[in-house]
Amino acid sequence: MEVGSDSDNVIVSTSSTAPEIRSRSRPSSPFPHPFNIPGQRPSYASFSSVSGLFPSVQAIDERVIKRLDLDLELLSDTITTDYSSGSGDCRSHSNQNEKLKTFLRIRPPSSHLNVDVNIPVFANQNQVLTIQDSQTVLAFPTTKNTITFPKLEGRRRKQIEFKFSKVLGPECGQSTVFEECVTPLIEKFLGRENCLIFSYGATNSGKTYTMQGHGTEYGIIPRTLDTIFNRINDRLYKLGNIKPHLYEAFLHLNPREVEALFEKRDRVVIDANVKQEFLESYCRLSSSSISDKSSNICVDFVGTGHNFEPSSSSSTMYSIWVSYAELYNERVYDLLDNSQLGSKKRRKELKLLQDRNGFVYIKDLAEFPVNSDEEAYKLFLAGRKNLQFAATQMNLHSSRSHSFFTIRVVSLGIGNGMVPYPKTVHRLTFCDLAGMERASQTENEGIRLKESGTINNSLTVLLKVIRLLREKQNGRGGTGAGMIETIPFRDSKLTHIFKSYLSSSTHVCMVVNVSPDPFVADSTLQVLQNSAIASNVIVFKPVDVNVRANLLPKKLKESEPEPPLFSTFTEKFSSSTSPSRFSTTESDDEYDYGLPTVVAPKTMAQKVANLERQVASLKEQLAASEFEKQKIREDMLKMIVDERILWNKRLQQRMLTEQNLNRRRLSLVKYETMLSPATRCGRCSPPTADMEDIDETFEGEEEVDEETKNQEPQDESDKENWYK
Ligand SMILES: Nc1ncnc2c1ncn2[C@@H]1O[C@H](COP(=O)(O)OP(=O)(O)OP(=O)(O)O)[C@@H](O)[C@H]1O
Repeated sequence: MEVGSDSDNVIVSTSSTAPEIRSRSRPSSPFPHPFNIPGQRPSYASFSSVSGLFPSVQAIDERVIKRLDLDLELLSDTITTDYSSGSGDCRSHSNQNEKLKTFLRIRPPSSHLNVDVNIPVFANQNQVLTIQDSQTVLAFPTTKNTITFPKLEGRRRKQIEFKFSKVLGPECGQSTVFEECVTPLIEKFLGRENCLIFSYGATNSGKTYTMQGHGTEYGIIPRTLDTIFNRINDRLYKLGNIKPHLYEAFLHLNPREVEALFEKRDRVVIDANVKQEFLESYCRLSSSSISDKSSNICVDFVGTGHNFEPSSSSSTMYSIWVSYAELYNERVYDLLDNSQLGSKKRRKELKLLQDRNGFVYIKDLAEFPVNSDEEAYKLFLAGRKNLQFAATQMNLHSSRSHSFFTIRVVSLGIGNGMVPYPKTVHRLTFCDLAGMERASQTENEGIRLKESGTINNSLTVLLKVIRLLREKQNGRGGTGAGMIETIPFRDSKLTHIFKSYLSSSTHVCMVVNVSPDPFVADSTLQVLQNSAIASNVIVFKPVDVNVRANLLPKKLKESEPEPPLFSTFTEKFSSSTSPSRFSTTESDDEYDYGLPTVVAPKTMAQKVANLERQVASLKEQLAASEFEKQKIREDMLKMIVDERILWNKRLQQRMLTEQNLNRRRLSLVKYETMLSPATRCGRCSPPTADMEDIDETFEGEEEVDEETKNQEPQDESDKENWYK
């Protein structure tokens, strides 16, 4: 197969042998070479402006050839390595984990497209890419003048082989790309696994075209929406009151909150003023099912053996939510937030936070429930209107930001009482990366140049992360969590967002977009080289959904709505103005969310078990302390009774002593009277007998004491009665 209309301009061919090198004359340019700036890596193919606007071909200089040598050396191991996904040297990890899937999409050459920017057709172009088979592409650097640089002649024959999960040539339309790259992933997503699809490539290579589409050439996002709603069909849960929260937790909204959310959603669409014809054409197409044309799996859940539940089961329903964010100049913005529309205020920048499980999420990102693919598509178009695009020399509609369109599905169990309860939440994220840019090609200045800088920077960090992941996985690092900690995900916001996907149980698919145009040959080679490295990166194998289900609390697994936890929190928060939390636990160590942390479903079982253990131990402590308390009370009572008896005894003794004293006083008085001179006469003798009486009386004190003693209570009950 050959692609290209001009006989001279054969760009892509499926022939297995290298095409002959055609000699050509170098087009002379009246302009100086403006792009080979000293100190910068020169482009293989350089440009100047023919008309002051469009690039044209110039000769390759020696520095380019040196750089080429270096690239070829770097690629030497790539040439012999099988990078196709699912085969090759996945080493010991292949059983447990899977490689990142890489699809190569080669767009038609610019000269054959009715593209926005009028890139000139070159009279003498060499072939850049050759599709060898469905997984292999052969690449070699473009030479514009092999006569001038005969050193390249030999190298031309040494083609560089790259393997991908699938190579999609320029003849592949949007539906084929969707079917090949996305359909298997949708199955996994509906089988309750997290998925990420991202497009990677140089500017103008067709990333946005692949992801979003152009006009009625719908890209993979609209097609996915259509497919998902077709598949879920009558199992859609439309109330929108169970909202995904943080990375994989839930919120339960009260009716007032749900109403406000739907109102806000409709306002976003109205404010965006999306052209009606876009919607109508999508509706027309989706009613005849755009994805049906490309895939024959668009029926209600059929048991494909991949964790799908049998279609007869009605115990699970699905609530679908979408969000749309962009990363522009290292700042995260909500594309579905129109609150600053019309005002001169800056868009609100959003923060990236991390939950207790290390999952990164965008705080305060608006997320809306959608009940049809049209509703979802409207939101997608509304968000797209807020995306940052600008014209560059390479692309009149060039993305200036990385965008993230996320579809989340909350699986809900429906109990006999028809009360839904959330089981799991999963996400499918489409990331349309901005293109790698060379200032020499885009001719950007000022703000555009700054954007290029941040785009290239974040892409470089992404590649660094991917390289490191590969190195560590292939080397001593292993695939454990410890290894993940050493990867510099935080070096850019892009990689920080990607951390959750690359380091956890997520299916990752990379669509590599390249252009066969010779004037971007060096960018193409670089993109291929980077993606070859990426394709050998292992992402953690998704946790089997059954294992995940086993992690849920026992009650949640049953078809009956769970209960205490859910209803308690519903009751507790439903009347409050803030959204109710499904479950709360201690707050995160690292970040302050300002909210009670919500337990991820997979850790909920452990949390419940922990709480139950705590409750049991507290009950034991309580019983022990009750016993202690009773004992102390008895001791105290005994002490009080003893004390009172003693006190009473002393009181009685005192009374008796006083009595005795009185008696003694009386006796003394009596004795004195007898001794007084008035009463004494010679006939009288001293009253001795009375004196003895007095002594006896003193001895009598003891007798009284004995009596008192005999009156004291002998046992405890007597004591109390006695005291009373
Ligand atoms: N496979 C294709 N078939 C037809 N047209 C295509 C294809 N790929 C890209 N195009 C066209 O090429 C132009 C550039 O594509 P696109 O904007 O998708 O590039 P990009 O890689 O997203 O660029 P940037 O990184 O600058 O945003 C668009 O006009 C698009 O319609």
